[in-house]
Amino acid sequence: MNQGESEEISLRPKTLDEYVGQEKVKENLRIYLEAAKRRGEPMDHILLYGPPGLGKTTLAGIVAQEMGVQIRITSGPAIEKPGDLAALLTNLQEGDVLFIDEIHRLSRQVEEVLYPALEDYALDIMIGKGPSAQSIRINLPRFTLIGATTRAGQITGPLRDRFGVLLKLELYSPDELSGIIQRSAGILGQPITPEGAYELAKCSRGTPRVANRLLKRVRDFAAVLADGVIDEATAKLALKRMDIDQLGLDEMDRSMLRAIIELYGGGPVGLDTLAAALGEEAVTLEDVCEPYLMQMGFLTRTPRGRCATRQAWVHLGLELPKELDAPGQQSMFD
Ligand SMILES: Nc1ncnc2c1ncn2[C@@H]1O[C@H](COP(=O)(O)OP(=O)(O)OP(=O)(O)O)[C@@H](O)[C@H]1O
Ligand SMILES: [Mg+2]
Repeated sequence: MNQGESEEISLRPKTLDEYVGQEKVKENLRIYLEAAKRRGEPMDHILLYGPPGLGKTTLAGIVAQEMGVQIRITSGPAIEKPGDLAALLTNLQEGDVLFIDEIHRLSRQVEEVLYPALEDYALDIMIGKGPSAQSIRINLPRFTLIGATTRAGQITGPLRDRFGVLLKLELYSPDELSGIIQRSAGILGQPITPEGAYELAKCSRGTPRVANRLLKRVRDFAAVLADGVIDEATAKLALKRMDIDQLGLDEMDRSMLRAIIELYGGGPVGLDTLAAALGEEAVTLEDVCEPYLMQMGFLTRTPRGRCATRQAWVHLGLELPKELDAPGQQSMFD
């Protein structure tokens, strides 16, 4: 394990009380956990969905911790064959959590083995081939599956229906992110003022992973260019040096907006066309840039493609086309 990974783990909240924000998710989860514990049963299967870096893996760890059970971590693409899944499942202890990240990427074949495992805690295995083939059933310990995905829409209906609990994680507010940054700074032993934390929080795209990453980089600027404390001025200076603007947009966000505006007249333009023009992966634009650009009101999605809003022109300091120029008028695409 390298330094970065061990730091990431130490910054991870281990209990629901340490987990900042996502109040609705937390409140409900507390009740489900308490009820399962009272009944002496494993927690029902949980599907977590939302953009990357919002704390899905962290939350899965917390569920295991609160239930007092072990967690096994794997991911959709890592489970190649039904046999891989069978090996994972038969090695679980009663009550354990199996965490499958990127669960939308499970193969069809593996998914079908998962269904009876989720419903009846059983595996149906085919032995032999042709007319003499036999199906035998293996009983499994009762376990909790926690699936995580950035794209709930890509999960098949039958799989989704087998989760008892669906939890959607939302982007965090600057106040919540500021709390996360101050907590992380405390763990790292990094002095930070509330104003400094807020400055970073505003530029963290609603995402704790980004907030922690910014904190670590700004820590370097504070150590080398200032007196070691992250205050408002140091935070601003560091963000500027990293090309992150006052609304938290980085170079990639800005080039995406600029491409829509300058190459496609503001849109609509299809995601794949845009990705090709920028030399980026379509999924990166969709998962990383879009949630935040949409939340900030710079981008809209229409059935015909992506459109830049009037605010995008204004933010980039570009000259508005005539039809968008009337004061107070929204983009014609809004
Ligand atoms: N609610 C929270 N409170 C405090 N820190 C958090 C919270 N959520 C996430 N973090 C921090 O953000 C980092 C990223 O979280 P995590 O790895 O759980 O995200 P994820 O949703 O699983 O992302 P991905 O989809 O990319 O796997 C963690 O290191 C953790 O320290
Ligand atoms: Mg994760």
